[in-house]
Amino acid sequence: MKALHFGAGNIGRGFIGKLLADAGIELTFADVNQAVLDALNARRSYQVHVVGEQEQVETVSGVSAVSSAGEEVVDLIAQVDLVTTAVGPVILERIAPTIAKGLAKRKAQGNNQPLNIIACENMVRGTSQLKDHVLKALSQEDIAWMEDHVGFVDSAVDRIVPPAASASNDPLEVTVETFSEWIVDKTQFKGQLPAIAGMEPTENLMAFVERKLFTLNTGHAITAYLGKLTGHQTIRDAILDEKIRLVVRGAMEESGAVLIKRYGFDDAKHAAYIEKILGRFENPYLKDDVERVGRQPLRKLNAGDRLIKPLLGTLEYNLPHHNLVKGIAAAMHYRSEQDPQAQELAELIEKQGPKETLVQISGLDAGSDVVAEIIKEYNAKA
Ligand SMILES: NC(=O)c1ccc[n+]([C@@H]2O[C@H](COP(=O)([O-])OP(=O)(O)OC[C@H]3O[C@@H](n4cnc5c(N)ncnc54)[C@H](O)[C@@H]3O)[C@@H](O)[C@H]2O)c1
Ligand SMILES: O=P(O)(O)OC[C@@H](O)[C@@H](O)[C@H](O)[C@H](O)CO
Repeated sequence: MKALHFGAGNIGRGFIGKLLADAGIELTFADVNQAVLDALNARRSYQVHVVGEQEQVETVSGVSAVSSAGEEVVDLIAQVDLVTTAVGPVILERIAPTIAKGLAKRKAQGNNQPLNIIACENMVRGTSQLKDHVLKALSQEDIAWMEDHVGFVDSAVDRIVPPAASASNDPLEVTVETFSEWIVDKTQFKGQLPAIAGMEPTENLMAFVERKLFTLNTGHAITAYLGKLTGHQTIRDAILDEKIRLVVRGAMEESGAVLIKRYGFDDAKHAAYIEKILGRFENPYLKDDVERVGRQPLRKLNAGDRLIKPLLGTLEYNLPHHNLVKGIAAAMHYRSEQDPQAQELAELIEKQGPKETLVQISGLDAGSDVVAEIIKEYNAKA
């Protein structure tokens, strides 16, 4: 079996690419980072440091790489059995035309073997969003063929992978936590489900996607934003700050109350899920910067993402949301010189004030009580 993975970054090398290669799949990475491409092609292998109480160094081998911009990647899409991505939500639209070209070539070559495409991004149904972008670049005839032969499979992906902290300067080295979870929607596959250890098929993907994004990522983002505001550099330092921990746990519980109503999760099991996540944030073996976790605040303040979507759920079910409000206000205070979205956020607030900015980014109703609550909290932190 052959696979092409877009994005040889932290999750690409440290999680999805590793599972594919470990499963004996012939794996090619596609990326835009020339140093990473050159290193992968020169060495054909790299090391993954799995850190927990005992550190394990695992070698991933037999991999290669191509530029995601050239013809080689189009040829690969025409040939492989599986395409995965971990490039970041905003990049999906950019790689879609290449995928469309590859699919058109696959059809033209008469390759009717099933192909499955799985986006492994922190998004609700990210692969379906990728499919929408791909459709825009295909002819009607190619679309009809694609619907018969290509599965667009949504997934939920969970493993904390910060940039490697090692002093080795090796562009391929990656450090990961021991925990990992990759859940895929088994109803969307074409052909036989591939047997990949660590990839778990489910018929109930939405529950898993929302459970992960609106618990772990909700708590993670709030830890980052409150941490940054308080002057902490890492997620561990921030979550060990009792005041921050209280708000983070509270926000995960508020979001959890929505998930329990919506999906019927067991209360005690969900409480244990939250405790386990708090422990993962505290991991002493990972150095995870608040700036990595807080990155792209405009994306994170979007209506469908980890802060506003749980808040909307609390309004739907008339549930408490005090801690989510604190987290959203902290997100609006997020400033980072290396993050264009943080700069755009600051400029918007400077130009039109916090209320207008919040309404514009989140889609919340300008006249609503909840907007007034967030702005009150925002002003109290100013
Ligand atoms: N790091 C984590 O802890 C983690 C965990 C779960 C999910 N995720 C999700 O995985 C995705 C990737 O995150 P990451 O932390 O690995 O980011 P990253 O920045 O480490 O990796 C992204 C990679 O994509 C590459 N890339 C950018 N544009 C490209 C293009 N046009 N074609 C091909 N490659 C391109 C970059 O060069 C980089 O190597 C995101 O959606 C993120 O939310 C991350
Ligand atoms: O990747 P983002 O920017 O959507 O979110 C930052 C982190 O919360 C995220 O990467 C987590 O580390 C990951 O989702 C853990 O599974």
